[in-house]
Amino acid sequence: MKVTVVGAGAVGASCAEYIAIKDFASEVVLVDIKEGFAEGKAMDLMQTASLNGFDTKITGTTGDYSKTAGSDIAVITSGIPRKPGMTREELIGINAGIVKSVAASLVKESPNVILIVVSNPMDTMTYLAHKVTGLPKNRIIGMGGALDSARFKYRLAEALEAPISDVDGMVIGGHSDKGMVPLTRLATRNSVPVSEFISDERLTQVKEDTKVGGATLTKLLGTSAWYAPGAAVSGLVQAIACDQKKIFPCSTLLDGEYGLSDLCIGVPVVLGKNGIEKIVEINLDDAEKAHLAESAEGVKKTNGLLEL
Ligand SMILES: NC(=O)c1ccc[n+]([C@@H]2O[C@H](COP(=O)([O-])OP(=O)(O)OC[C@H]3O[C@@H](n4cnc5c(N)ncnc54)[C@H](O)[C@@H]3O)[C@@H](O)[C@H]2O)c1
Ligand SMILES: O=C(O)C[C@H](O)C(=O)O
Repeated sequence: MKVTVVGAGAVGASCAEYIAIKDFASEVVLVDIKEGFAEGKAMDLMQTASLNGFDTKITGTTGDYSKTAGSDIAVITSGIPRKPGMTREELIGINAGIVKSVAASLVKESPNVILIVVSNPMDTMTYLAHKVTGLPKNRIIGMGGALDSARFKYRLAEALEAPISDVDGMVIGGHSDKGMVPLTRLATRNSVPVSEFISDERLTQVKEDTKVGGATLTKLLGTSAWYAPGAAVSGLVQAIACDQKKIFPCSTLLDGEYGLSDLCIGVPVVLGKNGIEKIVEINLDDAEKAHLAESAEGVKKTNGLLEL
């Protein structure tokens, strides 16, 4: 299993590290535009192999896509991150050009690749990857919901004063401060609805804290987060590489599902060796449907800024 990660910055390197530590891929190729950067990150990571006990071979290249040829999965993290006070949508001007050229270069070398898009604004960049490559919809996946759900579980565990392993929950919708739809109604503590343990008011607070999870970290760090994003990407890569058939909320091209079409937005999907093997349509209540529809309007507005 060969995995390419484009962008050897904070998220790309973190994702490569988690993939290597989980030791399911034979090869990870890091690509960056900054001279020597990917090579350096790859060498540093390889020097953790004997310490962390993995055999995955990590190499780096400065923009030589021939080294990525035959990749089964490629992750796109290249692009600028936001700074405190910015929205993800403000990154479109620079990141659209980067994602466009990177996606085309990847598919040229690896026509059978499954793409995972991470660069922000992620739902729009995932849509752009479709427009640029024309790959079938099961082979382009946007990563956002897996991360947002991890943050939701963190906030739920905090509110419930429970271990995170006792908590389950999912966030669908757009990967944006306003667009996320944390499904509080369906969240559970060991199969019991969380509403049995905490007040509506506290649950609303959990929801709001989850939605601004990325912005909160950006304010603290001065740039956006990387550990949880890297771990979330590695989870998607592993589900595909190991044909796990796990459900994750991912940004996918919708064609009537959830009453939405011609956009990529986060909904639950089954991930396996073919990428997105099924879009799972769950029954949402009226408020959740309205929130998802509003989120989709926001994503479509951002898609409208693309020069296609
Ligand atoms: N979808 C998500 O959940 C999620 C989570 C975290 C970050 N992000 C996004 O991921 C992106 C990367 O974030 P980061 O913190 O790793 O940023 P970073 O600046 O640390 O790394 C980005 C890397 O991309 C490289 N790069 C730029 N243009 C390139 C090109 N044309 N080809 C190859 N490499 C190129 C840069 O040299 C840099 O090393 C940002 O857009 C950020 O908003 C998304
Ligand atoms: O918040 C950001 O800009 C980066 C990423 O989308 C995140 O949620 O951490």
